[in-house]
Formats: sequence, structure tokens, C-alpha cells
Amino acid sequence: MTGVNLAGVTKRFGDVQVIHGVDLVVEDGEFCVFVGPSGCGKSTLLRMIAGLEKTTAGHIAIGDRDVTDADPADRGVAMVFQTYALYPHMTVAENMGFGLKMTGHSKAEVAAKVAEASRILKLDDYLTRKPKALSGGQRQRVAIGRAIVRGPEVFLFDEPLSNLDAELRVEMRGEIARLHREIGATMIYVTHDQVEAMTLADKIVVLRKGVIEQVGAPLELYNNPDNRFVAGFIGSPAMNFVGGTVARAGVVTAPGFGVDVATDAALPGAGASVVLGLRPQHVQICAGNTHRVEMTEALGGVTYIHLTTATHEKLVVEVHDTPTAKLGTTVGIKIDATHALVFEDSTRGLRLR
Ligand SMILES: Nc1ncnc2c1ncn2[C@@H]1O[C@H](COP(=O)(O)OP(=O)(O)OP(=O)(O)O)[C@@H](O)[C@H]1O
Repeated sequence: MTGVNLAGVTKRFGDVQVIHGVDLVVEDGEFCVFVGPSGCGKSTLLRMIAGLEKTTAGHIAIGDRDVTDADPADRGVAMVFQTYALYPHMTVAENMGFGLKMTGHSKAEVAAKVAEASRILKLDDYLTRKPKALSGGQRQRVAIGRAIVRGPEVFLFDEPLSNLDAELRVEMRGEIARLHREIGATMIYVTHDQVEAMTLADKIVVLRKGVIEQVGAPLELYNNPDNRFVAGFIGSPAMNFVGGTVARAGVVTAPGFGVDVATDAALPGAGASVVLGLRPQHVQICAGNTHRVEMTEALGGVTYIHLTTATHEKLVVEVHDTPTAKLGTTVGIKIDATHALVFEDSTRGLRLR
């Protein structure tokens, strides 16, 4: 078993605490993705698992070994970074085999491991080239190959595709998914990219300010967020939020939507403030003059129309047919209230179910 287990993991840089007692189980063979806003501690947590940052308190186990204080080289992990850091004077094959060669493996053993990694990553045609004669995507494949050659129990990826252009990212995303299927190792992956997180992950971990907000399968987080933060973070464009007031049992008045919303969420008493969340695909434009068109983003197959409500809240509407809403005009909206989620009007913003 080579899952990863974090128990009460804490990190302090001097007086500043950046990771606050994280508990997390990554199962053997699972693809786990860390997401969260810039500075929330994704990379720090990954580097702690790698052993590149000391753990201030708590425990990290890989399989059944406690590695909290182990050297990076003794943890059975290999890390792939955003920058490929290949040796410029070595060929692709030498770059991939270098780590094993340094740890005293025989020539034949190194050659066999490099050949296997090259086959998996389709690098056979490039083995004698130097890095400067490779594209960005090919260089990142070599960096991944270097990790594979080491035969780690756990792969750690720190935003490995963020230096690549959009087309290459899509291709490499597919490569990484295939790599995971083929070798079945435990993988932990840090990204800013919603699509990478949603498509690669078995399990997404949403972090905020060094705390886990929610852990779950991609669609579970999308459909069933525990709080307003996760609801707003997972999904692009983000969920719309408007203020509401509990009218009576099962009904919330939401001036930003222009209608009362019936809900089976456990509401506080009449008069209490709540926040309603609704995704852009559950709002439609119709005739009316309650919402002002602030911006339209026509992407071809889909258009996002940005509105302001009479209550000065912002709403994004997803439109699939030719949009008729003109900039600066006012329109009406219709909502599909069955999809509305209700959150506490508080800093935690817990979902009311
Ligand atoms: N060596 C360090 N000394 C002091 N503070 C640090 C150090 N490394 C990271 N931090 C702080 O720890 C917090 C978490 O940083 P980290 O790089 O893990 O965030 P992140 O979620 O990976 O961000 P990004 O998505 O921008 O890469 C940040 O506030 C950062 O400033």
C-alpha cells in the first residue's frame, strides 16, 4: 500500500503559520488534485510531502512508513516541477537516467528503465536529442520520464503544465491521465487550472488559507459544495451569489433574482439573511428591465452575459443561442430555482441543507 496519510500537518515559516493542521488520506493509486487561491498553501503542502519543507507539527505517512522526518530521497516520491530543470548538456536518455546512474545502478538497469519510460511517454524518437532541440511539451515529458525512471511509489506534480501554451496543455493533460492509467501509481497534483482539476482528479482537495475546505470527487464538489467558498471556487465561470431574506418556512426572497425562491434547505427563522447561489447555466435572459448588461463574452459556442441587478449585485448568465442582450441595455431574467443552493450569511458561509 502506498497511499499518503497526513495527520494534523502544520507548517510555520518563523511566526507565520501557513498550514493549519491538515488531515488527509490519499488512497493507494488515487489521483489527488490540490486546488485553491494563490498563497493558500498548495505548493507548501506538496513540498512537505516531498520532504523539501520541514513539517512543523503532525505526521506524514507514505504507505505504512512514517516519513515526517525522512530525507526526500528516502521517501519513495518523485516530484515534477513547473520548470523542467533538465541538464542542457545531456541527451534526453542521459537526463532521464542520470538519477539512477548516480545511485549506482548498472548501465543495463538504467537503459532498461529509460527504455520503459521512453515507451510510456512516446519519447523514442528523441532520446539522442539535447533539451534545446525539444518543444516545451517534449521537455516536460522528459521531466516526467525522469520521475518515472526512479520508480517512485508516489508522484508529486507542482503545476507541471503551467508553462505550456493552451494547445500543448490539453495534449499533456491527456498524457498525464494516460500515464496514471498505465502505471496506476498514487499521484498528487497541484494546479490553478479548473479543467485540469476536474478532468484528472479522482479526488479534489480545496484549500483556503492553509485549511482544507472540502475533499471530494470533482462532480461531488461541483454539485454538493459544503460552503460558499467551495461553491464559488469549483466551476467556471463561478456560481452567482445574491443576498436573500427568509420570508417564511421554505421560502427565501431574493431581490437580485426578482423572485421568491422555494427551497427545502434548513432555513433560519423568518427575517434572517442568507445567500443564494445559482450557476450561470440556470439563469436565462428574458424581456424586462430589471438587470443591466455590463459585459458580454462571446466565445463561439457559448456566451457569458454579465449583468448587474437592481440591488447592485453581479450575475453571469450562460447563453447558448445567439445572444440578443446589448451592452448597456436592461433585460429581465428567469431562473431555474430548483438548482438554487442556500448558504449562511456568514464568513464561513456554510451550506444550509
Ligand atoms: N519560505 C517561505 N517563507 C515564508 N513564507 C513562505 C515561504 N514559502 C511560502 N510562504 C508563504 O506560505 C503561503 C503559502 O504558499 P504556497 O506557495 O504554498 O501557496 P500556493 O497555494 O502554492 O500559491 P500559488 O498558487 O500562488 O503557487 C504564502 O502565503 C507564502 O507567502
